[in-house]
Amino acid sequence: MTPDDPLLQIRGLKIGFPTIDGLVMASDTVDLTIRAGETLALLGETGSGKTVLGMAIPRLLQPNTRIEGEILFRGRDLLSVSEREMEKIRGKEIAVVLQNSGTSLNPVLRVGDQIAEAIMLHCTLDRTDADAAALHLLRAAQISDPTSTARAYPHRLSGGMQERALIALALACSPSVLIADEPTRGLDPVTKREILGLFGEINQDRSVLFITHDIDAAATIASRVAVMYAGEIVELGPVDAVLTAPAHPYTRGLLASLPERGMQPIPGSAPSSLHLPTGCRFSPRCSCAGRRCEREHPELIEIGSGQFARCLVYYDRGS
Ligand SMILES: Nc1ncnc2c1ncn2[C@@H]1O[C@H](COP(=O)(O)OP(=O)(O)OP(=O)(O)O)[C@@H](O)[C@H]1O
Ligand code: NI
Repeated sequence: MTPDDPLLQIRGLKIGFPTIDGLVMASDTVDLTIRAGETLALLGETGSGKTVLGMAIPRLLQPNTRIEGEILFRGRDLLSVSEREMEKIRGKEIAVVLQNSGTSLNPVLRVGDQIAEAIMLHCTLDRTDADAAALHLLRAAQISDPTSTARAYPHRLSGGMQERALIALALACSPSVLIADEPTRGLDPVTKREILGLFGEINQDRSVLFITHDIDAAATIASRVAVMYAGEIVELGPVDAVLTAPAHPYTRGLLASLPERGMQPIPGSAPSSLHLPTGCRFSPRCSCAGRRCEREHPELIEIGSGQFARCLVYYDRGS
């Protein structure tokens, strides 16, 4: 695999949850490629579908979820492999750092034992080697005293240390893809910077899908950014292009809501997937929306080199 090869290709992904009110579509026809060795940040407001998309990749969604489309990992569709095959891929090839880290470590197992057990589950190492590998991973996760951390129970660790331990756990079998869901949420600025630094190193030999609300974090570590709104990707492109010259009014709104850029919130709120506006899903909140936006649903189209936007404004350009 060379750096630009598509390691993971998501095609036409639709994810629906049956509820008493109807089918909640958390992901609607998402196309997204994660290249070998890149960090792709997935941005968007609460409820836009980031976590659901991330969890669909290693097939961690509840069994009654309706999923359509393809998730090609090294060319193989993960949605059609058997659960047994998937168990070999999960953790070993595609690992996850879940949202709400504090609850993700097993409270009754010492940190080192959890990591060693994860290693033994997938790799053919005996206990002594797995213990040594666990220590190595804790050190790689920049834990200052790996030996005593390995012996500690999770509740003894600070939030930042728990996050590092989880990252070490996720890296137990050197996966080629790491999906990290809000790994810096709730951390103080210094710890956040350290964890972001850690991601900078992690990504040297693997791809990272970095799910976050935090635009600064995305700017620090990602090479590309995808922005989700109401289950769709509305903008995608190189981090510099998207964050300095955002093409979609929603991305512009997200940036304008940052404290350093004037803290102008986007008016209104995101629609429920059960009551989506016809036409462009962002149109009721968009200051640029015209009549056509209320009727016509835009596709994601390329508007500059590698930059894509789902907005009718770009439709007539060049045609
Ligand atoms: N098990 C479920 N059953 C029904 N609806 C669900 C389920 N899980 C998620 N959803 C819905 O899917 C949508 C996307 O949720 P998701 O958790 O992916 O959002 P998110 O972008 O990760 O938000 P946040 O930034 O708050 O973490 C939401 O509308 C949510 O209510
Ligand atoms: Ni989430």
